[in-house]
Amino acid sequence: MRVLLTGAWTMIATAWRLNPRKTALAVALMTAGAVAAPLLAAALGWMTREVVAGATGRAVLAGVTVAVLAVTALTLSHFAHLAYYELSELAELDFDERVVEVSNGSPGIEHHERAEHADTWTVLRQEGGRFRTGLEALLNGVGLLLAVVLTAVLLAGRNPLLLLLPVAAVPPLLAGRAAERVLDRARTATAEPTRTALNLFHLTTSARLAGELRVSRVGDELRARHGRLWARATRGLWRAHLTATWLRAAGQVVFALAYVAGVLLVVRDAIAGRRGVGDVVLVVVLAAQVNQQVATAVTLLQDLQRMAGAYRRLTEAAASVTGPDPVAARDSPPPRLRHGIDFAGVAFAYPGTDAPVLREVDLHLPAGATVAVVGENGAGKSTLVKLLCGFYRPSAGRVLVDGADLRGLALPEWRARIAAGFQDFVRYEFRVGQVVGLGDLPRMSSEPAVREALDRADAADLPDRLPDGLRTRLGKSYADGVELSGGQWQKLALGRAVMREAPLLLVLDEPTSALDPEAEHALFRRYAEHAKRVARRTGGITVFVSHRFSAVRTADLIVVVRGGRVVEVGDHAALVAGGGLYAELFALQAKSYR
Ligand SMILES: Nc1ncnc2c1ncn2[C@@H]1O[C@H](COP(=O)(O)OP(=O)(O)OP(=O)(O)O)[C@@H](O)[C@H]1O
Repeated sequence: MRVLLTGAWTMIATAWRLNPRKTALAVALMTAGAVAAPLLAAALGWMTREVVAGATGRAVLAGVTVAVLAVTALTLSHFAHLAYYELSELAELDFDERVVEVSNGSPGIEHHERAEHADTWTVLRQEGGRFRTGLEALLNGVGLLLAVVLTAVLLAGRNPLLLLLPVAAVPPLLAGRAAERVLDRARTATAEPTRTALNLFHLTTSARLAGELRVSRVGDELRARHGRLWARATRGLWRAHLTATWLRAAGQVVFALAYVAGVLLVVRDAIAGRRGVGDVVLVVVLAAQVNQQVATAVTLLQDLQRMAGAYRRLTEAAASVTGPDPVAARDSPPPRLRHGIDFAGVAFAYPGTDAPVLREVDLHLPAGATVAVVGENGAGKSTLVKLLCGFYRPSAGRVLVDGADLRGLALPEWRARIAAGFQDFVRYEFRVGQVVGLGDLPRMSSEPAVREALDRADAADLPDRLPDGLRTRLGKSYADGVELSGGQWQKLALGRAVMREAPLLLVLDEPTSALDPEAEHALFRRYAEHAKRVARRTGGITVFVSHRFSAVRTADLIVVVRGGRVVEVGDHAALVAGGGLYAELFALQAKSYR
């Protein structure tokens, strides 16, 4: 009940916040429309009485009243719809924005790793679309409440026993709640196959992956898997719907029996001469409305319960999305690095797993240095970078920025001092200038800043080769959108990464994987100049992960990672002379190039 009231209150508060005038208008129109129905029953009873009594004048007056009330009952809800239509749209948008905010607004990304969180998200995405039904139910509910009170008063006036009719509405209500619980459990249980099936659907319909799917000929296999998963989810939901239907039907039968008994009660009074024929008409019409009111109330309550459930899930998700220690983290990062960044006894396992991905990492990254991180696939290089960005906290040990624990730094401030380009970069389907400018929001619209960043990413001429220069719209979602090659997208992502002029940490995780060797070489030359400028200005450290040793060898410091441990640290010459893993990997790559 508390969940329901909280959900209802949140919804009405949201509607009021979004548009108080339209909320008030919708409630007024809905209320007038709802109250007109029981009044119509009373007017019909009155008209019947006058007709039977042969009072023509009063019968005509009653008839006109009946007509006015009938028109009101039938039409006002349509006008109310006009008022709440826009509100529902806005409220749905508001709900979606909250979902995005909870999913994406936290400093850490640990919640994305938890399976139960993913299930909540699957359900929330499905339920968000039902928001309009919930709001409509709530607005209808206000009018319905008044109509129920009016009906109760009118029925009690005929026979107090008729007041038991609304009591008979309790079983359908309880049955409806039980049915909703059964469905909710089934939705949670089937969230995983549904999510996986949706992933497969996106995979098999993605334009980006169409080529690979055709070459590897896995289309049929993926389609079959999608079909099996979808069928599994549907079977689970169907069984729940069957149980829910039986529960609801059982509840309704209880009310139907009470309704018939109520009507028979007044018919008996009329036969005994205690009530007139007008009363019988009133009760027959009104009792039918009680049936309608209860059915509507049950549906409205189900909608409200559903929405309240969605709110509960959202609130719980928001509470579980804590991110790394937001309360403790208050300090600001230093304006410039003097000592550097240290890993002190760092170990790390991803949330929800026990397997350590990093172990006993002790590492000093000197201020102003360019650091290359190398190692085999899965060694832990990207994880190291993610800890530096504060996406996760170490399971043991500390990351220190000029001696201060990263845990104590306010993450938004630390992020503001990081410039980063990731392996999985985003392909924003915006205009070219914006795609790059996003890297430094305050200077996003500055054309010189964007051009400078493109120059650093060795992509100064890229806009000139596009139809509308920096204003060219990118992506296939638009009719006039231009699609870029993988390397061009990567260069724009790199440009975005170097938009910030004075970062303390510049992170590039495999920044050149899609570039040809010539482009890669040119880019690293330019990039090194930028890194040196940043180092002079802020003592900033550049950390890049790369499998290309031609780029790695130029770094001031090379960190070799194997099985989650840092096994070698030094510059190119020292590591080659050391004859360890680095020397081995370097020799292997040099040989394959020869
Ligand atoms: N989100 C995650 N949840 C659980 N385990 C993960 C996650 N991301 C990575 N891992 C695991 O952590 C280990 C290290 O991964 P990481 O991405 O850091 O390797 P890497 O050295 O960057 O590899 P690559 O060169 O292939 O990019 C791998 O065994 C991987 O399976």
